[in-house]
Amino acid sequence: MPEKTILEGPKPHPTQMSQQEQISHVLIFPLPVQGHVNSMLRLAELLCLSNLHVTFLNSVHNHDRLLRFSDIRTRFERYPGFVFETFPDGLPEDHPRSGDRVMDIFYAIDGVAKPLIKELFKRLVCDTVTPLTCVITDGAFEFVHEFAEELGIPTICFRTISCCSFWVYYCLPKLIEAGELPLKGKEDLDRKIEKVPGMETILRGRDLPSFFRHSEINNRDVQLVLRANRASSRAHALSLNTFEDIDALLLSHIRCHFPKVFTIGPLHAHLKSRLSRAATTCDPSGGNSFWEEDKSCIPWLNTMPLKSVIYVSFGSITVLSKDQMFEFWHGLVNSGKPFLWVIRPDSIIRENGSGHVPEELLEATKKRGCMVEWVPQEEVLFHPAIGGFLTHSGWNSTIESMVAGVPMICWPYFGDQQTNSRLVSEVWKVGLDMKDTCDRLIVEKMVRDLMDERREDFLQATKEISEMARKSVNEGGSSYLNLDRLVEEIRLMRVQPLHSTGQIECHQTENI
Ligand SMILES: O=c1ccn([C@@H]2O[C@H](COP(=O)(O)OP(=O)(O)O[C@H]3O[C@H](CO)[C@@H](O)[C@H](O)[C@H]3O)[C@@H](O)[C@H]2O)c(=O)[nH]1
Ligand SMILES: C[C@H]1CC[C@@H]2C(C(=O)O)=CO[C@@H](O)[C@@H]21
Repeated sequence: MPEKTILEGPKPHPTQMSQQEQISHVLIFPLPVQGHVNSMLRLAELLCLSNLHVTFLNSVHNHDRLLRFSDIRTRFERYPGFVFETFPDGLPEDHPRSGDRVMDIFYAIDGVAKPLIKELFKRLVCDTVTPLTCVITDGAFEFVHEFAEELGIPTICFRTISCCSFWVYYCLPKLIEAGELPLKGKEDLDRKIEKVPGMETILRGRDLPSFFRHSEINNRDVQLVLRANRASSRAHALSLNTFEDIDALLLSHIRCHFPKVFTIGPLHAHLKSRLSRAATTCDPSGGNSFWEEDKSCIPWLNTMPLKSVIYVSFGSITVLSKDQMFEFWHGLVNSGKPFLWVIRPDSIIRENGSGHVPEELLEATKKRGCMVEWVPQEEVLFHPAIGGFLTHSGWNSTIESMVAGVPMICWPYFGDQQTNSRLVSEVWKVGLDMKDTCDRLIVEKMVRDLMDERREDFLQATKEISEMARKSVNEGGSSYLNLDRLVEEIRLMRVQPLHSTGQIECHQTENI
């Protein structure tokens, strides 16, 4: 399966198709971070299964990591119309691309990659075999819509964040207008936020996306996120990684502003469902990991009693201070529950001072803890020994936990996670919100509550949501039908390439 870097210059699309048969060719361009790439690779494979041609655009840095730590090459070489394209993200190789420096990705791409990406769009729209007919963006970059509009290419906005956080973002200008934003310091964190339709009695200041805790609306990151979310409205259609049952009320409000909304999630479960129907030999849950998966956790889990283990993972961007790590570590050990804890190599902030670990922690962890750098999370969540998930409330982790029927303790780090954790505890009632605290006594109590004292409180809701999720992606389910509708929508899309009207010249560029 060919991979091309934009710097290599043009090559005809790999498949020789007859001129008469116009195959729909989609470019998928996620923000190059694990959580977005994860979802969009699942979407890409779903579209390939529907016989669309797909070009997947990723950063060189992330593509190299996927090649090292996942089986994307073998998984996607089965689709003749699939191609990877890559671009330099403009950051040094050793840039962490996580924590509070994750936003550098936006500004670096804005500086370096934009002209290369525009040239790629032009090259693909001029492709004589399968010209580009649609761009799927994840709402991160306003310039994608600008380029597509200039070239006459319709866009679809597929948001990898949750429906609830997307809707809050969309309503933010209204909150600013109504004076509910900006938040003016800590006292505002518990102020009720009443102007988000469908969430009038749910949200407090602290449950808004964390960018809006800045008292300055003109903050660079706040303005970037506002612009990116506003750009979603320029798309021909909106698609979300959710399913109708859990977001019906908010979707009814969203559909008053977006005429075409396709809910096709949970994507990971949807892909598994379609692959099993396609009777492929490929592992449906093939990971899309940027880190090496340590599968030693599975035999460890196999030795654990049913639903006895608390799984702990804070996703691919969260970072912890040493103090925070020790608060969680003491709380987990003092809960008395076995724990499987993912600690990415880049997730603990390096600080001066001793790296001394108290003996009692080491002893207890030897007895009932398993600490690894990265796991096959979908497989872990479905393991019978897992009884709860201490998560940062990233949307992929949240929906994966819902599908697996695992209740959550939510410790949101940034962005949409603050809103997700509120919905988990107050609306879907499948977990506890530990937002804005990091204290060993609270960790210990919440773990005991989730795993024992209040287990019954979550059992019914987690079971029902898991069942609804499974039904939505099986044949005849809402997400299954919506994906078929989305594919038909894409097939109907036709670019009136500006080159056919003489507005852009299609010529074979040597090097861009
Ligand atoms: O050891 C691990 C830990 C995580 N994962 C996977 O990595 C993904 C992580 O995604 P997510 O839970 O959404 O967290 P982030 O990586 O933090 O995702 C970013 O992107 C998401 C989607 O836009 C946002 O909701 C988050 O806030 C944002 O931080 C999930 O699919 C997990 O299954 C693994 O496979 N192994
Ligand atoms: C890398 C993150 C920057 C903004 C996005 C986000 C959001 O709330 O908009 C949350 O996490 C990631 O999806 C993105």
